[in-house]
Amino acid sequence: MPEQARIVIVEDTLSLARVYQDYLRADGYLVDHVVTGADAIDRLRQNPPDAMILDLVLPDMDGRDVLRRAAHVCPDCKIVVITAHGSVNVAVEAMREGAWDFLLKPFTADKLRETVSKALAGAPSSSNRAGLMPGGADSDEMYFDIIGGSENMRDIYRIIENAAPSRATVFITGESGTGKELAAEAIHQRSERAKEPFIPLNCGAIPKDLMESEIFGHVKGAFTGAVSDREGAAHRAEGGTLFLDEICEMDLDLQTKLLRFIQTGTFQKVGGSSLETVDVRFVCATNRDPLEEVRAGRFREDLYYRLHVIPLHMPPLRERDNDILQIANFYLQRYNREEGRDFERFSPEVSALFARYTWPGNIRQLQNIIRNIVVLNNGTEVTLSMVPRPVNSGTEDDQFGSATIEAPPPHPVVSREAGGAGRLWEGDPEALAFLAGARQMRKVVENHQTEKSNQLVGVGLASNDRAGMNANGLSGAGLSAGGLSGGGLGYSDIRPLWQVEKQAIEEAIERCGGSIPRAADALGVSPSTIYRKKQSWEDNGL
Ligand SMILES: Nc1ncnc2c1ncn2[C@@H]1O[C@H](COP(=O)(O)OP(=O)(O)OP(=O)(O)O)[C@@H](O)[C@H]1O
Repeated sequence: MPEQARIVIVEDTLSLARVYQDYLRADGYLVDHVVTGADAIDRLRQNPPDAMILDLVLPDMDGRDVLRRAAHVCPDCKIVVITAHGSVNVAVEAMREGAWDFLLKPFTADKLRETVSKALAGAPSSSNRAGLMPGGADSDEMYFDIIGGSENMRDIYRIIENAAPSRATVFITGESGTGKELAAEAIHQRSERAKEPFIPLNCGAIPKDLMESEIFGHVKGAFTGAVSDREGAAHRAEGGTLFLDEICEMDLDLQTKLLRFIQTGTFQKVGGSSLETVDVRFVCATNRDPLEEVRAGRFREDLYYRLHVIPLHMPPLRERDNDILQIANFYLQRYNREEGRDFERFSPEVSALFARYTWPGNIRQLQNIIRNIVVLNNGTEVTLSMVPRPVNSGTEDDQFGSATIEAPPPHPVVSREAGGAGRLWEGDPEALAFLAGARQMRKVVENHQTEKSNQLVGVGLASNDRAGMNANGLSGAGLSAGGLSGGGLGYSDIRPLWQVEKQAIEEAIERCGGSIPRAADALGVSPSTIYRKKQSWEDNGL
């Protein structure tokens, strides 16, 4: 720690600032206080402190603007952000943008002292990428938000470094959960377009009929429900990057329109008559084999060659040597903080298991496993007994070893229109409502627990003797969706769709011996859909 380290507190509540100041002065630091973001930036520019305690809610700007400026004007200053209790996501975002650590209000004097002292010592913090430099290919541990310094990943960073400044389209392939979206973001961040928007669009998660409007927007009255004009992703990405994820899921008709858009830079809104022109850079991704899709007639060959200018193949996690443990540690610390746990390390046996496991769901699966461990256990060391299935069985057998590029069926098995427990579109109002209101909803759901027990839906609960319908197409997995229609049962029997879906997914995984790829196959969705959903349930405490 530097002698008489200098700390600036950025806090507009004077009483709080005074308390923090007193605590830290008592530890021998030189402590200053400013009230606004503008003052904070001035301080960083003119007389950079060793550390800054930054409240993210400031009278004149978002505290994250200060963070972004700090990254340029004094990258050595350790910034600890303060956020309100419950805004862990905001804190995590701030970490991504360069904060060293965060404090969730209310915190104790000891917590403040400990955090500041660790930051000044450069010690790894909760979610810290100790010694990892964001945004530079010269970092051997991390590149933007991508953790890992394995040879395979260094190759990736080199390609991104060379490709980013150009306008050429990058076509990213790789198994589900290998970080294709992170790579796309890094390309954007490294390009001259970094200050303009990065707009991701998941072509596999949006219903076919809405996809065109999602990309190009629509005019009022273009279709039922189009109550006003709406800009699409193409428009919002003006000057920046449009990331088309799961591009191979795009409908053939729409592929034709996309090709025209890429060739001319112009498009028409759905129902519109005028041509709009935008300047966007395209990055796309798929976890399928795109050439196989071309051969099968599901992906236009001309579009493929138009997009496939710079290929970037993300290696699976099992081919990244030591990165596995580095990434595992990163998420252990992050989830520790979020869940209020004290895990410090993995036991040597767990590290060895992680290193030899095949990780068919890649980093997303690793995240899920670590979250599971942190939520369900306590202690300082993660031991073998805490590791859940299927990782704990140590299986490198065919069950997972053969998971390469996934090929989910071309059509959703159950349509939303049919009212079945089909795919939930993550962008639809229903899904968003459930994510936003999940916690409140849990209470309501609990109240219904006793009533609903007979109308449960899912694998193994054959219940089509009720008024409900069969979830057509899911029957291959033994699923039936009794009680869903609510016919004659009254509204209190209707379960929220998310809950039906969650149970169906969990039971399918259980019946497939813990194999997410197999469960996904049986459910007719891609494994990445399941990993994403698991993540969102966890993020929302469901
Ligand atoms: N190298 C990495 N270091 C840290 N986190 C990572 C890394 N790669 C991926 N992640 C995290 O893993 C999750 C999955 O990554 P991402 O969504 O980019 O994968 P993907 O390949 O696009 O997945 P999908 O094919 O399912 O869309 C994200 O939460 C991401 O932040």
